[in-house]
Amino acid sequence: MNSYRSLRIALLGAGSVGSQVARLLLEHADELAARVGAPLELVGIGVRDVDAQRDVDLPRELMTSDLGTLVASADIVVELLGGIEPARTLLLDALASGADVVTANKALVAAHGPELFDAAEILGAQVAYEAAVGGAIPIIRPLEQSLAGDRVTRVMGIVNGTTNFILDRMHTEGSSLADALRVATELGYAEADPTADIEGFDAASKATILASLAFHTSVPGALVHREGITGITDAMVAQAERTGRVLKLVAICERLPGEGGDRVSARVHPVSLPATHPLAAVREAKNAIFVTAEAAGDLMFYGAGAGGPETASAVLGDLVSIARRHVLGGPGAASSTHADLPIAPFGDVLARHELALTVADRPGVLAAVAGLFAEHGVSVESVRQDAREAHASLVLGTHTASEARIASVLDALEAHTDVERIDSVIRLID
Ligand SMILES: NC(=O)C1=CN([C@@H]2O[C@H](COP(=O)(O)OP(=O)(O)OC[C@H]3O[C@@H](n4cnc5c(N)ncnc54)[C@H](O)[C@@H]3O)[C@@H](O)[C@H]2O)C=CC1
Ligand SMILES: N[C@@H](CC=O)C(=O)O
Ligand code: NA
Repeated sequence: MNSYRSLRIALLGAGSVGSQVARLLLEHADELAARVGAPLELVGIGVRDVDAQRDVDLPRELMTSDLGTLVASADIVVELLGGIEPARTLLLDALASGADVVTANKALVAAHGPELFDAAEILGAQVAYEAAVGGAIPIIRPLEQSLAGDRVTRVMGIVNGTTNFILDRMHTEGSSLADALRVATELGYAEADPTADIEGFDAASKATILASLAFHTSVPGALVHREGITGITDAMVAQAERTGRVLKLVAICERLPGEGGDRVSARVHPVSLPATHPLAAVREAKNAIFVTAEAAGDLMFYGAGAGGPETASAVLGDLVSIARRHVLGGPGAASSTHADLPIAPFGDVLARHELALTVADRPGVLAAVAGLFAEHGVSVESVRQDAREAHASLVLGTHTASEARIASVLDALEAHTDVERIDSVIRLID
């Protein structure tokens, strides 16, 4: 090994991921030093309460609640606090002092990535965030580096482990959303506020990051269409199963070609897909991301999307890579937004939908409902009918139509006197 001085690592946060990063840094110190060419010295762990009980036994003398002073003393700051503040300010301070930064904080990168990347570029520092999307799965580096010479057209997949775990348990064990969420939280998959998971905010942050990287365009989080899983009922799960399908929460980032040039769309919503679809086999808290690029064709990335040790693996990968740059020198890889493509409104996105309706059970209702679809330019592919007392249940599958047309059909159905209820609306993937 050469005689490069120790690199001073400040770790912020000792929760599910932070405690595992600390454990691995301490347990594998010799091996990591050999890989980097210099010892990685964990100089402190920033926590709220130095005496708090933790899953992992960590040296008390490393704990500090003075995160600002800890950051000022480091070569590399690893941020595993979550949330926007104080993480954002601490990382900007770290970059300003010349330190490099590793973070797993997708909410922060999605909302303030450009600010952090600009601060890093001015100072020749690096911001690495492999753990922010797909947990342990390498996906940031492939998009940022391995595919840098190709033209990515689509990134699609399951990017939130907690909601995948919940939907999986709803399908396989008939669990309620609340019960499955409790287990996912115990297993360290959920965000500190799990609303971020179940309402799709976490997946939307990841879609923002993936779309920005894939299309070299700064995609603002506010323009990412977001729907979570709280509207998914037992009846929808049963309905999907009756037709050999599975419900999943997916993120879809696409380059949409058009006469005026390419536009970009990023969205997160539940879909119903055939049980034979590769994404249907993604169980528990696993993630899977498909990337399509013009020259490379279709690529699939699969693995643990959440969990303390799994995510710590990605954090340590970033840490080793940044630390080697300290030792060997040279510029780091940087994200680029040179393409600056416009973002397509969600209404322009095309999808197939399945709608379940409760309607009055009288002659002519089916024709009236079908007429509404035709009026709004949506073509119906399939209809199933099931009569119950004075009501009838209709399940209609559409051909591909724009989200704007579907939204106007839904408005018209809601206003129609024969439609008692729209029971569910789900997008279909083949
Ligand atoms: N848990 C997982 O599977 C994954 C988590 N992430 C991300 O990693 C980061 C950490 O996640 P977890 O470890 O799961 O969260 P966690 O909630 O288990 O840990 C965060 C820790 O930071 C501490 N903390 C928060 N604000 C603080 C402050 N101002 N001062 C001192 N301590 C503070 C909390 O007390 C807690 O112990 C988040 O950004 C999360 O989104 C990313 C991928 C997977
Ligand atoms: N809460 C997140 C953690 C990883 O990013 C998830 O469930 O995917
Ligand atoms: Na990752």
